[in-house]
Amino acid sequence: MNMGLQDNKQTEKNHNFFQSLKHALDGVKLLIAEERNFRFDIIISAITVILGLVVQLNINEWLWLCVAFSTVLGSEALNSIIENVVDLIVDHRFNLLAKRAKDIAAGAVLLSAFFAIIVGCLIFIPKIMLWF
Ligand SMILES: Nc1ncnc2c1ncn2[C@@H]1O[C@H](COP(=O)(O)OP(=O)(O)OP(=O)(O)O)[C@@H](O)[C@H]1O
Repeated sequence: MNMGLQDNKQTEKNHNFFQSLKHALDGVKLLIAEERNFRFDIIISAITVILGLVVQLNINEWLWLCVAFSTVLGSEALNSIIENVVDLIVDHRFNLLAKRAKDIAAGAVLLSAFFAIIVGCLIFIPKIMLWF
């Protein structure tokens, strides 16, 4: 049973919270290391946070930004999951269902990015207008 832990090829359930946490952090590291769009989203989120500090957002505005960040980052993560699972199943052979699944996953990311841009515009444009 413990063999999986010793040779780092675990396939059985996690045994405790810290083991689950380690694997979850491995997942975040993979997203940052291998997903260019995920890194881009994190950079945009960081710039937005700095801008939010500059214009002194209120609690409601921060909450909306948090919803936007988590929607985009969450859909990017789901997109990566779908890409990996599809590649696992079709092994890089062309397949119309694989194309549909990947295109729909990418479409979900696009829609969430559109939502985040709307939220950002509604929050920041009125504040930036005040400077002029
Ligand atoms: N096995 C496949 N069969 C058919 N079409 C595929 C397959 N794999 C990829 N595609 C097509 O190529 C596109 C890009 O593939 P994939 O999502 O794997 O690349 P990516 O560069 O990692 O995408 P992203 O920019 O979302 O990270 C898909 O949206 C789909 O249209």
